[in-house]
Amino acid sequence: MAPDSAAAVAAKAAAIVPEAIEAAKRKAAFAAVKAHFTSTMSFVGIGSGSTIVYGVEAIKAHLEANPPPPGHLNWFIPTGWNSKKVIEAAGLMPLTLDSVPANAEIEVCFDGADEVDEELNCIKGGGACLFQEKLVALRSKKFVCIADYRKAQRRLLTQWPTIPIEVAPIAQAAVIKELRALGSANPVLREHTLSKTGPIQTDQSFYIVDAPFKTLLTAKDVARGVGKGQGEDGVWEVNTLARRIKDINGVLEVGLFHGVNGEEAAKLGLQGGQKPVAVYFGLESGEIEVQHYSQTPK
Ligand SMILES: O=C[C@H](O)[C@H](O)[C@H](O)COP(=O)(O)O
Repeated sequence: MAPDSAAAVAAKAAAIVPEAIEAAKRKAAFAAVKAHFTSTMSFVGIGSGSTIVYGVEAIKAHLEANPPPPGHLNWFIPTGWNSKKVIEAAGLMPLTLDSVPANAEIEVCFDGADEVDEELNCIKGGGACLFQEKLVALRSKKFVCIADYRKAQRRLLTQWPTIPIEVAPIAQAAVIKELRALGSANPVLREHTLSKTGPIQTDQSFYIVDAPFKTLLTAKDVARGVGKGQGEDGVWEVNTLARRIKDINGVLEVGLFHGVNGEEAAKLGLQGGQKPVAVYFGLESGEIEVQHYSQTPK
């Protein structure tokens, strides 16, 4: 057989990539669920997006292989419409966040991310879900993130271009003006591909503004003296920028998951943590890399 032309090889490689990415996500999801889910859990949070679909598949497989004790119910807390549909399609039982008893704990929540830095700060909201994801993460003992190799970067806004921000429709123009003042070159109101159908609406009927910034510094970068991260020349540290954006009138939530994770929050007596306790990255090689990061003072 004649060897493939360079163009054919390139075309084949391009065709393989999506499958490799899906395989990486699925493998990472099964590893994350194996390490952090048990059939005796009562309340489990489920995020949104394409990766969490594999997380739900892994949970379903785990429950079939290890049925819960007789009479025990596993409830799954969705983070939006898409997430609820994925739970239902798997034959699992959804329970809205406001129906979780006040004295009960969400033992774990699984979710994806658009980009993750070396301190496990995450950008989320690429699929327009972030407000409910953050509510569930903050209400959970731990958030376990599942991602593929493209998402792992030393700093946020390396490959992923913008920070998704959920805003009140009536305030979007004012929020965009404030974001420019913080140094975002061109914040954009996210619209449907068919722009005549208007802005995308979230599960809260809010809008999403995508704000580009220069690559964000981590807290460690600031400690190392890489920069101050206070917005000089448009360069921000993750936590500082997240707080500044959240403070803008009309902002419901920022797609930066930062600060401490659930386990650190418990040690510090805080109400909850936004960051994952671990991120399971599916690699191109087929292997899994698990990243942990702790900044709890010892
Ligand atoms: O808005 C969507 C959520 O934050 C997702 O978790 C995030 O965008 C990652 O999505 P995916 O798993 O499709 O890459």
